[in-house]
Amino acid sequence: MGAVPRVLSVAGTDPTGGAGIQADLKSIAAAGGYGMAVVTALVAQNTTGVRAIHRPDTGFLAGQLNAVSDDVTLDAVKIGMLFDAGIARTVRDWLAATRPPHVVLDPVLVATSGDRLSGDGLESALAEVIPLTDLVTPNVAELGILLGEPAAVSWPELIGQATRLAARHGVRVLAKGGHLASDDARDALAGPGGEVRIFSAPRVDTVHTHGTGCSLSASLATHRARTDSWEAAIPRAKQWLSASLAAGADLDVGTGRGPVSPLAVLWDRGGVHAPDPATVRTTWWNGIADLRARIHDTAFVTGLGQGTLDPRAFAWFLAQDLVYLREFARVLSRTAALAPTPEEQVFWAGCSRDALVGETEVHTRWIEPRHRFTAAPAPATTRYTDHLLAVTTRGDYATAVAAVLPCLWIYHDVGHRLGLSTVAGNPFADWIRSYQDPGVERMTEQAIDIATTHAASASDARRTAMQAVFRTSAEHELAFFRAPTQASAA
Ligand SMILES: Nc1ncnc2c1ncn2[C@@H]1O[C@H](COP(=O)(O)OP(=O)(O)OP(=O)(O)O)[C@@H](O)[C@H]1O
Ligand SMILES: Cc1ncc(CO)c(N)n1
Repeated sequence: MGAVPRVLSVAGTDPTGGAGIQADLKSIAAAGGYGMAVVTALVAQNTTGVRAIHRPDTGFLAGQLNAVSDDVTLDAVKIGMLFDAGIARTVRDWLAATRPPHVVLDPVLVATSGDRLSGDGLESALAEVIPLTDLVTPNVAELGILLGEPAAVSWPELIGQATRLAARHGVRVLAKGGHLASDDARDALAGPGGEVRIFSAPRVDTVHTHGTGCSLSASLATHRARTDSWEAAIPRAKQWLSASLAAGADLDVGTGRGPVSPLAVLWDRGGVHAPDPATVRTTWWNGIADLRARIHDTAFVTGLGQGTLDPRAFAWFLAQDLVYLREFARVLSRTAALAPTPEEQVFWAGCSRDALVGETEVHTRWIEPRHRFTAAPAPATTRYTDHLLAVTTRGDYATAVAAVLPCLWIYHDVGHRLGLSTVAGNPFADWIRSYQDPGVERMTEQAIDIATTHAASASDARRTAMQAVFRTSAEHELAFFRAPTQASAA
């Protein structure tokens, strides 16, 4: 087998795309396989029920099956709706002649809506197909029908029935417990020798379960081709199914029991639904609008703009800022060390150098050399630098970049806004100008670009984590801007 398993679905259709071959092709793709499909019957159905079934003649069905197997080497086959004895026997004969490596049979008899999907003599004909398969996946009702017994109402009964069917035909039976009461989504795998294993996955509270059985069996066939046992394939398929069921809530397909969302797990990993960097930029910046407004309203920032700030508060701030910048430079060096490309590495290394050399030029005009870097850090300073150091210590570049961004971005924004309103003769003008410097602007833009580009290609979970860390740093910025007027007043 190559890297991509070639998986054939032999099943009926669902024109609304939630069950049958339409669901199978998506599920095979989601599991990393190349999907193919042979249609056994055309079903006029939707999320509310089955209206009509058209059964093509079995000669044509055999023609479809052979067209595939004469040309393509199959790695796994999933069999779904067989409708009646004629179709079931045609598929049986084809299985006997071609003997594909891994065959899953989902013995479809009724749809999720409760409508029958079987015609004449299917139950007995299925007994001739089952021995040619490796795994049969009946739900509670189907298992009872296949054995000619009442449907199980408890787990011990279901396991007993699965074990009997497995022994009767010499196959594995995965009895699906979706319709039995339990807190989890539990299925029982019974082997022909009497061995039983229970598989559990998170149960999703939803009515949108149209096609779960189809999706599970198609996923199982694909994972079986990619792993070396059913025991390895089942947990993968079930985890994926639970996530796809949960994501089904985002779909708005039909008025009845809606479909699962088979590709949602892939979309979440950063695919077609991922935002572009410009959207991330707006989202993150708007997400701290409240904090930015509070920063601009601090006594410190308004005092700077009006030139009325107590110079002692400003000197106190600069002393804390130097202490901060020294730690910030360390944090930027660590960020540089984590960078995936030489360009980004050199960028952060440059930022680190500037934090100590460039920015402190202004500070040195206000603070005597012997007092530079010697202030005892205030609580707000320590809390901010501890946060940044902790994030970079985790060794994750994306969150490190998100954490350092507010310092650059908010300072640049504060400088820019103050620059617009500063009156002539403002004693803090050189400080304000230093943050309007085109070099600072370029550096800020590049940092935003790096962070938002990484965020745009990250998974949803990572992007959310990046934004959370970005906001936490912005909260520390607010505390840092508040501290000088609080501390010097004390
Ligand atoms: N609410 C749920 N949350 C998570 N998994 C579920 C849920 N309901 C069913 N499952 C799982 O989905 C698979 C299909 O189970 P179910 O017993 O519903 O089969 P089915 O009746 O053949 O499905 P269909 O609804 O397509 O007819 C099983 O692995 C089952 O454990
Ligand atoms: C074609 C087809 N196969 C299986 C099911 C079971 O959900 C369905 N509704 N339609």
